Amino acid sequence: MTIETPGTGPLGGSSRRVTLPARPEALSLDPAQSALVVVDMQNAYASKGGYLDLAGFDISGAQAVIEAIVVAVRAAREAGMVVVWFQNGWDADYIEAGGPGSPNFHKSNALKTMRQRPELAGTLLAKGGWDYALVDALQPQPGDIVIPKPRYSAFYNTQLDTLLRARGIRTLVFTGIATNVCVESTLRDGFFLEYFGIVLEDATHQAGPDYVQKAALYNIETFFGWVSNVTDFCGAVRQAAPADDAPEGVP
Ligand SMILES: NC(=O)N/C=C\C(=O)O
Repeated sequence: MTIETPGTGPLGGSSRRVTLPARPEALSLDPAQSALVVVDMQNAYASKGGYLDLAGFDISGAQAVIEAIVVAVRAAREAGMVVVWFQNGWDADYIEAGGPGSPNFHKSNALKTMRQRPELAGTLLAKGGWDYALVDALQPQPGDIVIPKPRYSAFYNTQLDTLLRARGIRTLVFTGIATNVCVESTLRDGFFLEYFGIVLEDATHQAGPDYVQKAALYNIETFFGWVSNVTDFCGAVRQAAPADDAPEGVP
């Protein structure tokens, strides 16, 4: 069975639908009305000495995720898909993080780590700092969408929904860190807003023990969306990429 995601409507679809193998069902999608989403690939989440590492989370799988996302981004660009980058964090004075009246103040492990280790104050997830910056290997290009976000879900208090709707995009292919926090939060909010969400599992990594990756993927596959991988994604969008460029007679 293949599920058809929205596309090829009046908003500029390309009629180049491709089939993406996924669990629990394959999906037929139009790359021109789909986006590749790269969630929070900042030093905070993917580099030694970044927030997750300093807070005691195992980030040993992050390098493999960076390499997988490089491959997925290249394939998406070649297929004409929009690439959307999220960056999690707050202003340098942490006003956007919320004070003691915000649950974020009490639950953010970045804020907690800075309270426990005052020598780190002002360094974690602060706009303009190394921790907030995207890793060197993953940088936006002109035409990409970059969404700074102050909470785990990128649909909360950002322009994401507006920017996607203006482009007729209803299908979101997720990569990034962390599967069980910002990836899952955004995919869930997207589900409630009628977006089709797909996670490329080998281009994601959890914050926490291995079982939370499995749990997040189970939740997504069973209740909120679909799960695929980078090889299948690249194979699928490649079906779309050469169509416009190939000279006549070239298969
Ligand atoms: N990007 C994320 O999934 N973030 C997870 C935890 C945090 O930001 O504290």
